[in-house]
Amino acid sequence: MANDDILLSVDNVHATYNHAITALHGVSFKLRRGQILALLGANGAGKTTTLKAVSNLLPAERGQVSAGTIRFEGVDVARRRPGDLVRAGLVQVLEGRHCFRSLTVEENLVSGGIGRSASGGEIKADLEQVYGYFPRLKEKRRTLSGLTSGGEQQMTAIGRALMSRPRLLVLDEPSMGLAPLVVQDIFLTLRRLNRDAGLTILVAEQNSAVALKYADEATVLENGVTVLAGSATELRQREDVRAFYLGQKPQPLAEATPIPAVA
Ligand SMILES: Nc1ncnc2c1ncn2[C@@H]1O[C@H](COP(=O)(O)OP(=O)(O)OP(=O)(O)O)[C@@H](O)[C@H]1O
Repeated sequence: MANDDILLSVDNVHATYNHAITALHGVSFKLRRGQILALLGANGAGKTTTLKAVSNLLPAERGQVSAGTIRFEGVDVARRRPGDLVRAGLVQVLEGRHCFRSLTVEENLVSGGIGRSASGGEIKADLEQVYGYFPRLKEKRRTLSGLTSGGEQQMTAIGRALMSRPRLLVLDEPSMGLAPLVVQDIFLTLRRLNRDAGLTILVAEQNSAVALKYADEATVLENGVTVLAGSATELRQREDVRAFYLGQKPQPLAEATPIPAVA
């Protein structure tokens, strides 16, 4: 893999909360430009902690990366404040969507562009692009976000992230609490953003079936450790992944079969 191709590299990352709870002890993966990478794992596997480490958000929760490195475009993210990472193109949509409930959908979207010094015309053009990807948001643009559905709030949160023109969009469980058709709709739009606009995407998901359907590559975490990585097609075909992550047998991979270490 040529180094220039790699947008994000996570190397043997360990992370703790309160200097006491070890949430990650050996997470590694690489994300190439223009790809969608799914981070899979059960409850508590360490997906959210990994994403927060990538965006350098752990210190806000008394957490820290205690070993290993994370590089975005070759630069160690630990050296950059979260706001600087956003301006550099690394933007995260946090778990739970977090829209401003008392602002309209459009005001939420515009708030995503505030960090970069864009002209009114640029903001308008970006808004139209977001509406092109999410026509539902255009219909709801004057509605308070708190009065929109969970799916519309997820679309608003993604649209708001797009307004800052990311190069890497990081999403934490976008499917959470949404109906299957809405989830398909959101993932189809993510794939359009990836294929048409070349947006690189890192998405943590418990819904392995949908994530493996739309991702190019996937990495599986168990108890804070990377246990498996490969193309989404390869993973979909593996017996152990089908059994545990696609819903047939309640046994984590590490207990099911010995798994070769990830390079
Ligand atoms: N703010 C925090 N303070 C202390 N421990 C935490 C904190 N956040 C997460 N943890 C612990 O870190 C471990 C990994 O949690 P994390 O939320 O990263 O997993 P996850 O794979 O995202 O799970 P879920 O799918 O349930 O969100 C868990 O044991 C969790 O209890």
